[in-house]
Amino acid sequence: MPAKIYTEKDASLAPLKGKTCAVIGFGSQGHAHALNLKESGVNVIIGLYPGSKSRKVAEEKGLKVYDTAEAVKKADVIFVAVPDTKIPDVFNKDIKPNLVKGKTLLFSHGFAIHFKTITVPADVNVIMVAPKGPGHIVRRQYTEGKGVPALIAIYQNADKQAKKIALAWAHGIGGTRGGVLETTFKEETETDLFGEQTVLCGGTSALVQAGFEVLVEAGYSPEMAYFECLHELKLIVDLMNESGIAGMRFSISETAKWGDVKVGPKIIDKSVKKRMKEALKDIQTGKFAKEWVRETKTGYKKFNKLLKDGEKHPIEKTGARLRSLMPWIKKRDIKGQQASYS
Ligand SMILES: NC(=O)C1=CN([C@@H]2O[C@H](COP(=O)(O)OP(=O)(O)OC[C@H]3O[C@@H](n4cnc5c(N)ncnc54)[C@H](OP(=O)(O)O)[C@@H]3O)[C@@H](O)[C@H]2O)C=CC1
Ligand SMILES: CC[C@](O)(C(C)=O)C(=O)O
Repeated sequence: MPAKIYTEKDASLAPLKGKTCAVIGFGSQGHAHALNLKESGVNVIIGLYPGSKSRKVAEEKGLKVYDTAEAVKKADVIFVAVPDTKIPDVFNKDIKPNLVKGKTLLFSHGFAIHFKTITVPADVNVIMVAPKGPGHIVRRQYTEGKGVPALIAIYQNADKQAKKIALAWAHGIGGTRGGVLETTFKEETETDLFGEQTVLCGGTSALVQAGFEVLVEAGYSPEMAYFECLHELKLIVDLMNESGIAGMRFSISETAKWGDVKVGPKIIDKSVKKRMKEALKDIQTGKFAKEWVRETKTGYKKFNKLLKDGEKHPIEKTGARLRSLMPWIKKRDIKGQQASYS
């Protein structure tokens, strides 16, 4: 039986009518949810800590910003849009003391709830609305009249309105335009971590860097290697996104199709699947989460070093030069976000 997909006709903003929605944090997901909801007609306020870099940005977008505790007091629905490993501190200090019966706590990833880094009182709703895409794209697609698909999940349904509120929120951020699927906090957390580690971010970044290195080490120019292994990847993935892998193969040459089906499975072979299964096990047993929390508590040393190494990879310099020749590629201001973590 195929899963039910909620679309525009299944949702309305009525469950959020007359409610104040606080978005705590104004980063990738926070800014996208806040601005999309505001433009959909929802009453949105922002909660941030004093001195937050995001405060000015949110105010410039016309949003009213309060200190986190104040925003929680004022709100009926509270979206916790801060980094997963910072959630316990923010939650225990500013959110939990101001949670009263009837409020709804909303997440866009299940890490804190599933791995029990926080404990929520039983008399509030705990729900999830998780767009299946980066926040900046959730925002961009909404402004273009499109929508990134989203997941909803209910962990606590204290007032029996939790699902209606989740669907309304998903509708307000544009999720029902792309389709909304109901899941559990456990399933979302485990599959999301698996996807970002093995395919979407980790696997793809490593594959692209390896392909680039192999070509450059064989004497081909870095520009050639960049076009082949990174630039064209988007064009091929766009075709997959539009019409599946089979649809992509419709557009590539017969020779490319043969190389795809004959050589591809030798590169991504059974040993890769075996390691993917190991990564999944580490997620399911909580080993990955435990190590990640430890890394954040011991000063992000390994994390910062690995990110810095990535920024120094020669593909970045080559790419920056080539992208500057293509004005239609959106220029993003990512300087602030590349600062080290603390
Ligand atoms: N990035 C994404 O696209 C996705 C993220 N998610 C989930 O969304 C949630 C938010 O992640 P993401 O959007 O990446 O986060 P970001 O790192 O992009 O943004 C974090 C925001 O939280 C603010 N912040 C940090 N500490 C506090 C605090 N103590 N009180 C109030 N605000 C604080 C930051 O302020 P400052 O500017 O001062 O640092 C910043 O505005 C996480 O649960 C994540 O797993 C889910 C799906 C995709
Ligand atoms: C793929 C990374 C992601 O899971 C996402 C954008 O959905 C994240 O947590 O940022």
